[in-house]
This record gives sequence, C-alpha cells and structure tokens, in this order.
Amino acid sequence: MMRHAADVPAGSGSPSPNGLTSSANAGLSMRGVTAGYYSHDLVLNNVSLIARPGKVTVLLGPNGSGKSTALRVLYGLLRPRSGQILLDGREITTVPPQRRLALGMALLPQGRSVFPELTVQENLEIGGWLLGRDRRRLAAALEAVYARYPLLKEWRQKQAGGLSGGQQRLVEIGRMMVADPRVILIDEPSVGLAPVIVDQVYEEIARLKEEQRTILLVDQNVRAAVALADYVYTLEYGRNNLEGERGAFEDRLEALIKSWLRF
Ligand SMILES: Nc1ncnc2c1ncn2[C@@H]1O[C@H](COP(=O)(O)OP(=O)(O)OP(=O)(O)O)[C@@H](O)[C@H]1O
Repeated sequence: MMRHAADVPAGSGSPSPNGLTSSANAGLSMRGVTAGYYSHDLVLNNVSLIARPGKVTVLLGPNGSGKSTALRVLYGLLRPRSGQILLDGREITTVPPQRRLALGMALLPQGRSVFPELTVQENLEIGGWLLGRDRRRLAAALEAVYARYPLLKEWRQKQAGGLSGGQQRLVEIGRMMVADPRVILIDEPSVGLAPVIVDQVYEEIARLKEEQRTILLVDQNVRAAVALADYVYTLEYGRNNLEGERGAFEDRLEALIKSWLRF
C-alpha cells in the first residue's frame, strides 16, 4: 500500500526507551531532520525515513527535492539543524563520517571520485585506510576485493584517471568494498554511464542485496531503482511525500515521473 507521509503514525519505529536495539529500530534511520546549506535556506524539512536491515530502500523525487542532501546528512557530511540519525537505534547524529565508516557505513558518491593520478591499487588502499598500518589486514582486504572483482586485479597498476567512466565506477565500488560495509548509501549510481555498464552496476547492487547488506539508493533511474527496491520513499520540496512497498509503486511510475516533470 502506498501512503502519504501525513498518514504514517508519528513515532513509528522509535528506539526503545532503554536504548537497546529492538527489531523495530534496526537499520539506519533519519528522524524529523531539518537541514540546509545556508542559514536562510531549508533543503530538508522534517524528513523521516528508515533503511531496514538487509533491504533495498529507494529514495526518489524530482530534481532538487533534497535526495542527495539526505544521503549527506545520513553519512555525516552535513549536520542537520534538528532531528536525529540513528544506526540500529543508537544516535549517531554528530558522529563524523570516518567513525560512521568504522560502524560499517559507506557512501558511494555520485559522479567521478577516483583519484586520477593514483593507480587502481592505490585508490583501493584509500578505501582501507581504516585498517591503518595493519598491512596484513589491508592486503587481505585487497585480495578479497580482487577476488570479487577480478578486473580490478588486472588493472591494479594502471592510473585510475586513464580508465573509462564505467571502469572508474568499478574502482569506486571496489574502494567502497575494501571496508566490507554492511550499510551502503548509493547516490545516482548510473549517471553518465553507457547502458551496458548501467546494467552491470544494478547487477552489483542486486548482489549487495543478496548478501543482506542494507542499501539506501537515491536514483534518477526510477524504473531500475524500483525494480530493486523493497521499500520506496519520495520527497517533494524537501518533505516526505509518498512511501510504500515496491508493489505499490510499480503501476504508478509513469504518473509519478510525469508529475515530477512539472517541477
Ligand atoms: N553543496 C551545496 N551547497 C549549496 N546548496 C546545495 C548544495 N547541494 C545541493 N544544494 C541545493 O540543495 C537543494 C537540493 O539539492 P539535492 O542535490 O539534495 O537534491 P536532489 O533531489 O538530489 O536533486 P538531483 O536529483 O537534481 O540531484 C537544491 O536546491 C540544491 O541547489
């Protein structure tokens, strides 16, 4: 069933008063978050959502509705003015991104983020910086990534900047996977990629889902995203709008996309 945010009972999914994790608040959640980049603007206005463990949660909405900003707040790159971020019921609102990484969270940012002058291997090593100077653990983590993505092993001595857009995307995914995250935030994974690479990116997201990782996906590619989704939220003008299980959205995608074109 698709619901309007106004119909969702307040306080649903709240943490247990004793601070212990209950299944009701497992996952990554944003509660009543208000955020913006400048004092006079408001990009997110009282937004709440939850990415359930092992599920794919998709966040959709027209351009400028605040989707990427929501990911930035969830990852700690932008501090909310009010509201809370919780991971498995524990408040992490002011926890910096590097500590969120240590808690098992990762962000796959939109667009090209490889270090072009560095080799593929050096780019992957950056993904393992949490392992510090523990060279053995870093080597083991790199080997696991190479086993998972054999192409990265082939390219390991190549300069990342010389790779194609699709190849660089794989390096970015590999870099994220060095830390073996359990909660993954993905921002527009297919922007600017050739269709054949786009398919591969969604296959990889499907594999991450099969592995029971928690995924929050922001995407302009509405059909591909909804096909993978367990639960969908939409934002409009920085506010919660619709939400519901995938099935409730599948038949309404055309109408939804059309309504966003007027923004
Ligand atoms: N770094 C920034 N500094 C200032 N304003 C920003 C910044 N990033 C985004 N904004 C503004 O915040 C609003 C929401 O942007 P955001 O990127 O979160 O939306 P979005 O829903 O992800 O849009 P799109 O689908 O176009 O990527 C926009 O008005 C945008 O101009």
